[in-house]
Amino acid sequence: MSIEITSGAVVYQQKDGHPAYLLLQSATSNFWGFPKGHVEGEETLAEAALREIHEETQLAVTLDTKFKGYTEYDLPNGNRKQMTLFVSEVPTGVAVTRQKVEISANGWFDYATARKRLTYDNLKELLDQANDYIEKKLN
Ligand SMILES: Nc1ncnc2c1ncn2[C@@H]1O[C@H](COP(=O)(O)OP(=O)(O)OP(=O)(O)OP(=O)(O)OC[C@H]2O[C@@H](n3cnc4c(N)ncnc43)[C@H](O)[C@@H]2O)[C@@H](O)[C@H]1O
Repeated sequence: MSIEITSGAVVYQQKDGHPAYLLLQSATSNFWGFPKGHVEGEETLAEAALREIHEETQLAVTLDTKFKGYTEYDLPNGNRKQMTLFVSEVPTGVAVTRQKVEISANGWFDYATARKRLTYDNLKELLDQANDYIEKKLN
């Protein structure tokens, strides 16, 4: 079994004083999740998150690395994936241009809708943690 390391962010914009979250739908597995991808070479987790978010959405974001959510899951190929998610606020109304080969859809969703839309329970838990953190930051 090998370990795969992936990094990304819970990206949000403000809508009526609350966060609206950016979710992406995988074109290969159809699941809804956050922008993220494999760490390459000597990259730090933050560097990989910035690169992957840009590759997947064309967004040039900054990360709040004080929030660092973490989860692990088993892959169909037998590997174990370790995922770290930072948070990132982007300006309201910013354009997202998704990478269309790997991502079939994208959208901004309020917390309750995002929670329902996320396919995996581990991501719902990370959203809960991020939402608590972000709501405290905004209010
Ligand atoms: N070690 C390595 N280093 C660099 N590149 C590598 C690599 N291994 C493979 N690659 C290549 O990198 C490409 C993808 O690169 P990236 O785009 O960089 O990788 P990723 O988002 O982390 O992963 P990926 O899309 O492969 O899988 P995910 O975990 O989301 O989804 C995979 C499966 O897990 C399931 N899944 C996804 N999220 C889950 C979750 N939160 N909980 C449980 N299962 C989940 C999905 O349904 C799906 O079945 C692939 O084309 C691959 O060839």
